[in-house]
Amino acid sequence: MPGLVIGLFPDVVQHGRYDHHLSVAKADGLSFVIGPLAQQPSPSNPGLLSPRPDLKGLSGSEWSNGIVGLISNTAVQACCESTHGTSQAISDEVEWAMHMGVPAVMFPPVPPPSSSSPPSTLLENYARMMNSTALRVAGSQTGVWMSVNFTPTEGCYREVSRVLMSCEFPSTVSLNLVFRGGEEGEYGLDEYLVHLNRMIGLGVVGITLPTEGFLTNKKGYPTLSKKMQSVVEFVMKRGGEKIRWVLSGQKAHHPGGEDANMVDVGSQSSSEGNHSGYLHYLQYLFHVRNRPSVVAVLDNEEASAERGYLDYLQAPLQPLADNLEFMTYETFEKDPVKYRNYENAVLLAMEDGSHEGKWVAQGGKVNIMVVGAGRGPLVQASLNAVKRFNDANPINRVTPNMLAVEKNKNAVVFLHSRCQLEEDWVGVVRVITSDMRDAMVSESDRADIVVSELLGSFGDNELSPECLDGAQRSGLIRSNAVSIPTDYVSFIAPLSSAKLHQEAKAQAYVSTDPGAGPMGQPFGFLRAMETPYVVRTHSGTQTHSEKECFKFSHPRDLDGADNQRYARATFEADGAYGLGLGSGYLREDEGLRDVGRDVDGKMGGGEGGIVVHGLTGTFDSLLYKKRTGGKEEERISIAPSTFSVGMFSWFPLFFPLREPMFLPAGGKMAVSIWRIKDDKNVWYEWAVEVEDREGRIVGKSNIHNVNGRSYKVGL
Ligand SMILES: C[S@@+](CC[C@H](N)C(=O)[O-])C[C@H]1O[C@@H](n2cnc3c(N)ncnc32)[C@H](O)[C@@H]1O
Repeated sequence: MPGLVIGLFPDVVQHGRYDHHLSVAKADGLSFVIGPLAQQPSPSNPGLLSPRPDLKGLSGSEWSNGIVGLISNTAVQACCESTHGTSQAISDEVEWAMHMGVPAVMFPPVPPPSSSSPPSTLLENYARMMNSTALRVAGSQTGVWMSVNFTPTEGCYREVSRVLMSCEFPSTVSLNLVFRGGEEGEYGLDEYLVHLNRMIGLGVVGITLPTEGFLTNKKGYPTLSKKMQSVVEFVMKRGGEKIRWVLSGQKAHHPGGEDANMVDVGSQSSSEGNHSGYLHYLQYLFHVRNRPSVVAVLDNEEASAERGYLDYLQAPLQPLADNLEFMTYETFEKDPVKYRNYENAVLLAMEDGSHEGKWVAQGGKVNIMVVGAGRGPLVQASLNAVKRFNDANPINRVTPNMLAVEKNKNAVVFLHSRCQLEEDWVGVVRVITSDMRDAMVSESDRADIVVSELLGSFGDNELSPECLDGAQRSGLIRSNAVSIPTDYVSFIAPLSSAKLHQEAKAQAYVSTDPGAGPMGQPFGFLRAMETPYVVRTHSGTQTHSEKECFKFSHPRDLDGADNQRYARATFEADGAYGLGLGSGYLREDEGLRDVGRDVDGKMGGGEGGIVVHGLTGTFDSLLYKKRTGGKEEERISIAPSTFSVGMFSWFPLFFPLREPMFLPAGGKMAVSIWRIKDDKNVWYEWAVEVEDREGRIVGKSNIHNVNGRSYKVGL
């Protein structure tokens, strides 16, 4: 069924056969089955796993799509309690799982301490075992699910982050949070939400709900407590289709009587439509998924447009150095918000000019210049604004003198075509094929209103400041001209995202030359971890509200103007760990922020903390603010706190940290970021410093990308 992937982890795999379980589960709409990999070692040949009765019942594709193999508890326990932290039994199980091509092996949680094994030994051996398995499965199609007995407590996060830190957050390992039924009364909803939100940054792929945690409604059907319903809703909204749900344990609910849920695995006959006996639990999860509050977040145009891009790293565009392609422009132009806001901004600027008497003084002529016009959507937006102005001012109508400046000669072909074919362009729009920094126009053509969209995910990273300063220097605009955008500000915030860190590391093995093939020169680890990436961050948690970095305004006094910058942003202790800041599919939510703040108070500054894997960069731009007759303004923003809802032209920028940093509870993180340039390039350098609650420096990164050695933007 679309929208939710649910698997079954039955308490016993009947007769040791996955094949029956998978077929009944699939018949009910479940997607996979979890069951033990190991059979006892063959009595006749102790070096081998036992023969399996289900081996011939499942095809290779059923193994590789429908089965998650459980590593045995006893093997893990023995490994963790051993003196050397290794286990032949686990190696055999993992190897067999890889041989069968199963998509994942699931490890049980860290075993409970015993008299012979103190917690630290168990944890270190568990981490070693996990690390060794992560490496073993790398390159195969089998991943590792690390189960966590989830409790919304500091200890739980600490344990998991310690294991993953020891393994360097391997891309092959993700978390399966097991909710133990029954104990939820001990914790408040606020604690669940804060801790889950934080845990998601460590890479959660699965949530296991035991059937014993379900209550029974009046008709005997399974239901969840109000609190757990809210928890499940939150995870669904935050994680969408990326989360695998697992129903575990016995069939504990029998609406209509015990017989109605009997499953005869031998004949596969069962009560109508409930082949597995777990159908009612599955239906309940779908019922929550279909609630309007969840549907509103997951089933909208923006979410479906973004689906293929979640956590997918892309190289930032360089529209100045490179010529964009037709399709790239076409994608921009689909944005329903950006061009509308630009059109409104041009209209506001025209109204100001009219109030100030500019257009009358110029005989009704308005010079509008779109610099970096691409295929012309901002020209069209400006023409629309002129039409709206004229419709509203029949007595003071204006005549537009529209210039479109574009350096991409391929896009210019399109602009020229529009000048010939589109009625409102013919005789009104002229095209100048030039870099705006070198273009020349006659005095009478200089712009009253200069319109541009040269913004990157981090505002100035596509070199809007250099281009617009250049246009001003080369005399394209009048001394009293206004610029749309008027200003743009970049923002930065720490990000906890094991997933993005893994994706950045994976770039190390990608060839630097797209045409080079498998033997090409690899990108290398240093470059991979010192490059900012454009990415629709999803499996990550922004830990603090974003803070301002660099601001650029246009037009401006160019005497001694310098576009190099340094910003230091300090992120104070925030025990809400980013709850309500809008990660995943969610938008910033003040209500959730308040929930998180309360938890901070409750935790009383315990031993919490959060792992930071990098920084997320965004921008907010004031397109235009009215100077006369009101305070209206138009903005575009991808900063979470001011996000322009519905706009999907930009995804944030991810600045990785070479090594993830642990930010302890009550501690601060200071981010330093530089914007540096030379004759040919502009680049960013970044570093972080961590202080504990007493103000001691307890962590410091190197300065990333010194002298632009790994990444720069061509001027
Ligand atoms: C981000 S695209 C925006 C295109 C279009 N305005 C839109 O909104 O779809 C930036 C455009 O500016 C052009 N551009 C960038 N730097 C330029 C420069 N220095 N002079 C002229 N055009 C430039 C690029 O070729 C590209 O077409």
